Amino acid sequence: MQKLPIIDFTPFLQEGPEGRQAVANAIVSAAREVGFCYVKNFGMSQDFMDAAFAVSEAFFKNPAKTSTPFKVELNHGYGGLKGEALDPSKPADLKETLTLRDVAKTPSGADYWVNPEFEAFMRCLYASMRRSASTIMQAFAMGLELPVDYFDQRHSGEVQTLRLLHYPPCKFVSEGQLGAGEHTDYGTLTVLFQDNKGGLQVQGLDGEWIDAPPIPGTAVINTGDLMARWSNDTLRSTPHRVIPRPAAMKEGRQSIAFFSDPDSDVLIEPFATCVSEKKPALYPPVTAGDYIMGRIKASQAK
Ligand SMILES: O=C(O)CCC(=O)C(=O)O
Ligand SMILES: [Fe+2]
Repeated sequence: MQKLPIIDFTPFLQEGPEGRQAVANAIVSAAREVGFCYVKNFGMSQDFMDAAFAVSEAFFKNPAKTSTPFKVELNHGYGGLKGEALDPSKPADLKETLTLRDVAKTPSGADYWVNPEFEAFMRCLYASMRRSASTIMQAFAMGLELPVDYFDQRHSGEVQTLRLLHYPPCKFVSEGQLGAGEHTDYGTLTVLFQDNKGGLQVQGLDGEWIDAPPIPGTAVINTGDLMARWSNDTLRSTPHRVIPRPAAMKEGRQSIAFFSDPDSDVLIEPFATCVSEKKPALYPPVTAGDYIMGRIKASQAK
């Protein structure tokens, strides 16, 4: 079975131009070939993420979690079990979520936060995730021969979203029931941390499902639909899903995702370097906001 590459960011953060370019090329190759890889040493420690998982676990145990219900227009709030169907042809997802968009600009107070301690931790986690996503997007920019801050200029935080996910324990699952149905992500880049239970799978080019097991000290990253459109399908937006593994069914599973998506008014049309006479533009231009809101609305369970 195919394995996903692991890319070490140490040379990108600590070395000169050659080391930076080598990491940039590796990250773009992985996105071209599979659309998914692991990254390590990119600025988030395992200790910090262990603390984040503990905070997330406490949140999902807190009955007050439902006091900030998910609002589609804001892409913000708590979504209960089976509230989302990432694959609308299958039973709705066996997961609950807390979605936090544009945290830096989200006001304090009970409409948005279950308590001030939780708010303080999430603001810190959001800032770290955003910084890490920026580092990784800078590598993408270099690998795609764009100005190094190309993505930073278009990701102010407005549509960058932190999401806590909890797949609760379950005794059995019915036919076709998944934790998260098969889907592609919507935007530029997703950075995903998972606990030790496993279950994430990524579809290879031959249609076979490749396991993406947890590896301590790493995050899984993938490129989403808008990155595929921007790059005229040079980079992939690869289908993935979460299947219920025995350990997760027994004890539950947690993951924490950061969706680094472009500001609403950014027009996504292919990079000049990715179109040619032989390969004309595959998609009409679309604004990031219209595309992402369309996908969010389509994923709500009916
Ligand atoms: O929980 C996971 O490991 C993956 C979740 C996911 O793919 C998503 O929320 O887009
Ligand atoms: Fe996903």
